[in-house]
Amino acid sequence: MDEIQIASLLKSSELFPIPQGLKLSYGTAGFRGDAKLLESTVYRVGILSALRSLKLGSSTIGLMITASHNKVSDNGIKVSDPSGGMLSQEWEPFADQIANAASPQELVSLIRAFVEKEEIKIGGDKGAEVWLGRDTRPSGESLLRAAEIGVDSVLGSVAVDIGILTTPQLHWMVRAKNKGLKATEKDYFENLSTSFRCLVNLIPISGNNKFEISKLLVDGANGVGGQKIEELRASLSNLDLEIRNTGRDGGVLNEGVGADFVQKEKVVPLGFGLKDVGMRCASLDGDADRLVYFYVPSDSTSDVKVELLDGDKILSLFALFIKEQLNVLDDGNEGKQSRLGVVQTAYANGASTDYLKQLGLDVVFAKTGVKHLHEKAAEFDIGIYFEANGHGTILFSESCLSWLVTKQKDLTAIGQGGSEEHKAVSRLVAVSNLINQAVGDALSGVLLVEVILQHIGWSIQKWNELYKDLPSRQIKVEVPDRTAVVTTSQETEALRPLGIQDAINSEIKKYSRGRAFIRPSGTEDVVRVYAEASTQEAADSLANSVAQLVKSFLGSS
Ligand SMILES: CC(=O)N[C@H]1[C@@H](OP(=O)(O)O)O[C@H](CO)[C@@H](O)[C@@H]1O
Ligand SMILES: [Mg+2]
Repeated sequence: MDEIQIASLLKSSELFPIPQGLKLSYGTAGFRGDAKLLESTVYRVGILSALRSLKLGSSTIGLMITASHNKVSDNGIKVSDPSGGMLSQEWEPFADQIANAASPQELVSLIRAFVEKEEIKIGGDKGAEVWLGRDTRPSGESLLRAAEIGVDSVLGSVAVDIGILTTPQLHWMVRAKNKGLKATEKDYFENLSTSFRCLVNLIPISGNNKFEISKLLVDGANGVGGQKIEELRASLSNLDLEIRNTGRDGGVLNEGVGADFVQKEKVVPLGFGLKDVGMRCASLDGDADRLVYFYVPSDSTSDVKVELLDGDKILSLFALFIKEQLNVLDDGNEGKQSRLGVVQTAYANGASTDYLKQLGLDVVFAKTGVKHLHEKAAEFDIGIYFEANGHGTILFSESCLSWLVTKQKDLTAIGQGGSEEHKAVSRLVAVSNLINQAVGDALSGVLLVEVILQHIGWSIQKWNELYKDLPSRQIKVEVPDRTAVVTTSQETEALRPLGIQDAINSEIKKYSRGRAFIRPSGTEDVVRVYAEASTQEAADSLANSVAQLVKSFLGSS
């Protein structure tokens, strides 16, 4: 790094002193915290993203300013790699170091050492390019400026403000840009509506197609997703959407609304109630990378309780549909099946795992956080991953996609364009275009759920009957030091504190179909407890006893 570069970094970093006592970690999903404290962090991540771009031959890197489902006064920042996936985990320690550097001098010396170690060339022919997106949070604009200054302080770099977006839109655009494809927001919407229309046109005409398209009620979490789905609606036919909680009617982002709220509390979001009994409803989270469905049951005695169709149920519906198409292709194909696999986390409901195994699918488990699930799903020809909270997608490997596209062409060439095989292969190609290949995307998720339900002629109630969730309970426990909990790689057993797992096991044994585990959260300062059992009372009681164990082993704060 030359003197001019060092001077540029020192000068800009003086503008963003680190707040006293701030200690951040890149965590499960980037840096998050009170927006007022984050300018220095966001500025520093701007620098990191420019360096990442230079390291990868000036590929475009994405920065998303959002705190997803957290409260409106929070904000955060995460990095998209050129593939549209999450920042490589190898760079997370550097992200942590620079975010926490106490002074401009320390910051610059960390950057200098890293640039040398990684052999990053600053000031070459091509500079870095970073695309910046943000959600609707009021703090987004000034944080975006801080990120721009960070990017600009790496000489020769360009920061491009691509506006207010959902997180998955940003990831999609970055991926498309680096693949040399059309990459504007308009292209994103066109891609969704074209592939949706293609799947609609492939719905069988015979059989159970007396299905009437009923209205879908959408809870937009008062955030960016509600606004974007309104824009998308304009280009869609075959879908009747009523969008509530768009944020335009005075509601507050994520307050009593949104996918995280509905999934964790199992109650209706604001603006929904008994008037909606039996209606199909979907809820997005604050940055629209999560999606859950729900309905108010007809025997509801209170106006708040919902039947929840979470990420596991969405995953099961997708798996069923994809498997059905693959089975058509498999017939007469010497049994050669593309490897279809699903990835879940320890939070997946046990009943969903049983169901997926019964379907004959490969089910593997990953640590919490989509970066871990994505990695595992990419090992399959077609890999479907979902967290129970509704974040997930379907990945098609390059070789599988090219096999599908070739087959589609070959069938057309031999005059089999109208065959069942051709339809099945065309559906799979359309799904690969519709569903976001970079990250979980509530907008593409809604479209795929809706078209599958139309295809098989199911109501939301019928879909819910795929399997019955085992009752479960999640609790957060505040402790003095959550890092005292160390788990196995699958997160289902605690290795530390010593002895706690034996104590948890003795509790689990007391319950029929009991299962429970603890892990430190990567996004909040808590230890999470998850428990499941054959009745709700039993799940609650198991969760409470495990929470007590956590308190007695770690102390309460
Ligand atoms: C139990 C749970 O819902 N955990 C969430 C939560 O992570 P924690 O590390 O559990 O705080 O936030 C992550 C980011 O949104 C999400 O990927 C994950 O599933
Ligand atoms: Mg989110």
